[in-house]
Amino acid sequence: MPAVKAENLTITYNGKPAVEGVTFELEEGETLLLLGPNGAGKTTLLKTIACFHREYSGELKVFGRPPCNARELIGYVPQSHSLNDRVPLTALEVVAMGGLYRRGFVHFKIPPELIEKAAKALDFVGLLDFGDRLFRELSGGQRQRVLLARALVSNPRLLLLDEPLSALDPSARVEVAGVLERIKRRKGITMVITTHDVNPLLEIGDRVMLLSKRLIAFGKPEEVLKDSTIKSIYGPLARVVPVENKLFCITGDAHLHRHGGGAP
Ligand SMILES: Nc1ncnc2c1ncn2[C@@H]1O[C@H](COP(=O)(O)OP(=O)(O)OP(=O)(O)O)[C@@H](O)[C@H]1O
Repeated sequence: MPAVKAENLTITYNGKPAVEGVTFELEEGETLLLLGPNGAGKTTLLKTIACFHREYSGELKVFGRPPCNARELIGYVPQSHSLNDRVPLTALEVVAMGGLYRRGFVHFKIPPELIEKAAKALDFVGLLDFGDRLFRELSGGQRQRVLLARALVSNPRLLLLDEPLSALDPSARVEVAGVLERIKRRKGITMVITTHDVNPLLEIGDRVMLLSKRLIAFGKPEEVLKDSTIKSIYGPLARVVPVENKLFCITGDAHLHRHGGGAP
């Protein structure tokens, strides 16, 4: 059974399509890199798979179920700058919140078994010693790793990540990409990752989707990342450069922040 299956999926906001007629299947354990220009519908597709947005037609299944019946199998990692960092939570508390939400309500006192799980998840992302530090005082890369730990605490089978590398400097990108690789190799979790920069993630991408409201291409990276396909949505200056058996995708695309803020 595929981890995610979409058939002729059209997603709308007040009747206006943001994603149109998309069909694809992602097998369990695979990582999908979701690529496309600003406004292409990447976040919309991710939120619909997560059951945060429900206005769609066509078929969408997560492990054979409608997304809203599969919520306990799904972990969602939002864009890190969408978190309200005025709240003075420690890294450990932010991670533990992943387990509290899963129970359907928020306690003020975190149960000891959840603290233990949260500490394990922090250890997995290499931040065990940072549990007592305030989330808002961490670097961008450390915050992103805390958010990954928060999603891991509830043992998801499918992890949806919205721009996990955006707004990070190059060394933090490598750091976060390394944690994503560890999640894939050690935990075998299926992942869908939206990104404007596919290059640091190509090592873990089993499938690439190019979205520009409609599905432009879906397949193995070497099948999808071709000059002609990239140029068709990013313009004539975009290109794919092979370097030592690796592909580098030059799109000239910069992420323009358009999403509103919100509470953690
Ligand atoms: N809450 C909303 N209400 C109405 N329209 C929306 C809403 N959210 C997104 N849209 C529209 O849906 C389309 C797709 O937006 P979406 O945020 O999914 O694109 P994206 O590919 O994630 O873009 P970016 O790379 O800039 O984050 C856009 O035209 C956007 O204006």
